[in-house]
Amino acid sequence: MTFPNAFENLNVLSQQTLLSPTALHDAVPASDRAMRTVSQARQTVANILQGSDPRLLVVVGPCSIHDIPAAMDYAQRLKALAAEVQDQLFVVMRVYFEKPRTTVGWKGLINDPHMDDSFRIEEGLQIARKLLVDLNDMGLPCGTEALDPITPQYLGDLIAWSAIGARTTESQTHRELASGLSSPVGFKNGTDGSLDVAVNAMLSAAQPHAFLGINEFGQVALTHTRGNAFGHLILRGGSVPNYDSVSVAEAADELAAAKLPVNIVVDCSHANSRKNHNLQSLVLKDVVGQLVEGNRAIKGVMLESNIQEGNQKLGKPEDLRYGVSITDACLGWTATEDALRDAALRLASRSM
Ligand SMILES: O=C[C@H](O)[C@H](O)COP(=O)(O)O
Ligand SMILES: C=C(OP(=O)(O)O)C(=O)O
Repeated sequence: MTFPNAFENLNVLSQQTLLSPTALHDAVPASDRAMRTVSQARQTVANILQGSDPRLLVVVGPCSIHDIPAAMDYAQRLKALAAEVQDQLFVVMRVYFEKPRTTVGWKGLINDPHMDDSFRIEEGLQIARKLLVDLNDMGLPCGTEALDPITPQYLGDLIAWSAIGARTTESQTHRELASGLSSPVGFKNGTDGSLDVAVNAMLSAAQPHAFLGINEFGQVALTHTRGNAFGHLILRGGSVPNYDSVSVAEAADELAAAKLPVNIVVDCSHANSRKNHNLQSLVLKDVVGQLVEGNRAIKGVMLESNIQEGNQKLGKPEDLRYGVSITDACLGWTATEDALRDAALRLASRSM
């Protein structure tokens, strides 16, 4: 019997073999400096989660990357700001290449780097890996959403922190994936605000799993994982925001009841800002206030920020405004600087 026979792949139009993870690593190798950035940052995030580093983890950057020169421009600014606030804040750049859509839409730079439905995924992987090497080479650690279960084999060595998104936290595939990630991994609460799915995800991803994956040569492989020791909860709001002190206390109680480490990251964007980018600064102020008053459960925050504020509709690349998000609306650069400087200043007054 040939494959496919008359009863399978009825809705598959075509398939094209892509380069293997090892071929991509050879084509775009990580420098020693880049690898040092990754390993030091992973250790720092682990230290923050374990409480031996008192700083606040800040994952900040564009909602999605679509323009490499703009991403490098943003990164230069962020590197300088990160150095300025480093006594209080540990800054990781948000470098999101994969977008989970509510229905349909542009799925990110890896899926469609030319933003024209040409879906040059191999080129997307190459561009993404080159950017990650360059950012880590600058000494700027990178965080991303782990969405596609195959992508980490191509890029995972360059990631210091990962998130599992609100739409996939409940998915077994993503829990298995998280159990094998080399970086600490945060799980978002569900889009409806439910914490249970994220708590269950943390319990699951901390355990070893066996599942179908790919190996470094791109072959299908039975994959056994160790379990991720650094899972944590990300509060991103749901039908209502959940960054306030009551919601944070409830989340901390839920983690403790599940005998999980009480480690919370607050996403100042998404439902916590009611998708109004300007409200992110106010959410951050509130979270910093909780920390100043002695909260020990909050270990980090996330912000969606770009060179210019707001967002724009995806159009022809030549029509796009420079430094403006083509997915969720972002804080602009000046507001980002103000928000992080203010946070650092107020956190400096904390008695540790
Ligand atoms: O952060 C990004 C978006 O909120 C997420 O990808 C969903 O986007 P959509 O609702 O525009 O599809
Ligand atoms: C999709 C994202 O967030 P969430 O999963 O919280 O919607 C994101 O941060 O890009």
